[in-house]
Amino acid sequence: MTPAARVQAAIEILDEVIEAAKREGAPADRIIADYFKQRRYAGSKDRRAVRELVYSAIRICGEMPQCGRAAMLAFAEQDASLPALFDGSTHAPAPIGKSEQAAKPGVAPDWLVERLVAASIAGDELAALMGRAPLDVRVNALKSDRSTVDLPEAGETLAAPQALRFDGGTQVEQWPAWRDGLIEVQDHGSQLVCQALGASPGETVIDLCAGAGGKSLALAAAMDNRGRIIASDVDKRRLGNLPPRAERAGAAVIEPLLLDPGKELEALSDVAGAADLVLVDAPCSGTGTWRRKPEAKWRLTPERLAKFAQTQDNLLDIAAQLVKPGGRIGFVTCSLLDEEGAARIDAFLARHAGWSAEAPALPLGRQYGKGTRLTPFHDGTDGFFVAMLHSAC
Ligand SMILES: C[S@@+](CC[C@H](N)C(=O)[O-])C[C@H]1O[C@@H](n2cnc3c(N)ncnc32)[C@H](O)[C@@H]1O
Repeated sequence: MTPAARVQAAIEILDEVIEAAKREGAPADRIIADYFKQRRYAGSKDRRAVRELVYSAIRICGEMPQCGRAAMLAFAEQDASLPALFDGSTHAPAPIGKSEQAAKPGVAPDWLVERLVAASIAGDELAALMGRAPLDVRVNALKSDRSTVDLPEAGETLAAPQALRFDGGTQVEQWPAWRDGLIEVQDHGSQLVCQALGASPGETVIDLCAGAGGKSLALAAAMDNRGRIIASDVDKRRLGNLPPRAERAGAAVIEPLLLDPGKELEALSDVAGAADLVLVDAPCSGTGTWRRKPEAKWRLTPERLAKFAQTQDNLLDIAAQLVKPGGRIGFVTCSLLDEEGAARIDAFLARHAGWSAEAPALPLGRQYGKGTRLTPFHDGTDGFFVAMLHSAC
């Protein structure tokens, strides 16, 4: 593909990304993969270059642009090599019209920027949400150790006990150590959050929103494969990814459990009032993960945000019924909005007498409200809010 054809391809992909954002369709990653599945002539260099153009344009536009071309024109205003490629030749974008409008640059839609600023995410903190994420792995302590694991690259040693950092895009899934379950891909912030939960061998733990089990696997390692981890979720597809991952990791204490939405407590009745720890890694807007999915900023609406908060309250109320007297709930979101962090803890404490909240002390992060917050700018991690809720004995 010529450089100009790559720009045109990126414009076409951006059109699809914008449409998908409007109707909660596929994420940008999948759209790019599907685009190239139908264009086998594109080589790996073309794919990389187009992908880079697409993500750069998404990062530069605050509000959702009218169309892919407007987004690419916004990027062209910042990258001097691009305008000349709009030359109208075969497969190239049409020349830039004199009165043609580029999309407005910014970090996120205005209403979201307002909410983030209200949550003390402004200036460099705000800009860092549109940065690029590195690739972090957790060395699986059930099978290996950070000091001895044999990897093709050394990696940077991070604060979490088994964390190593590599350049974004490092293909660790092709390494024998990944295939053998010696390492797992897990953001450093997510590893620190798991550390905050203080899970210890022999405990009964419920990972209520386990998804594909990223945190369950870290908990199994922290518990040295002793005790019980019930990994539940309402999403069959996501939960279906957990058994092969657990097998690869040698995590024998994880019990996947599919839940019926609205009937969560029925499926968990045998452990109701018996868990030492319930992890509520709740569904959220994902504002803390925009470095990986920048287009998520266009998908969120005030109504969707309110719905997330409602779901989070509901899941916390379920968790309160699962914890034994003296037990604890770990509330986690990968969001930096107050509505999905500090405010949820305040609301929980107002609904549940006899509970107390604690901001976990971590090697990184800062106290925020009654919890601890990790941010891309301050901590170099995805953005997270984590708080521990303790029930009375
Ligand atoms: C942030 S993700 C969890 C990520 C996962 N813990 C990890 O570390 O990879 C939130 C999960 O909550 C699940 N979920 C949504 N509603 C739920 C409910 N009522 N009960 C349990 N899980 C639910 C979603 O299907 C999603 O997998």
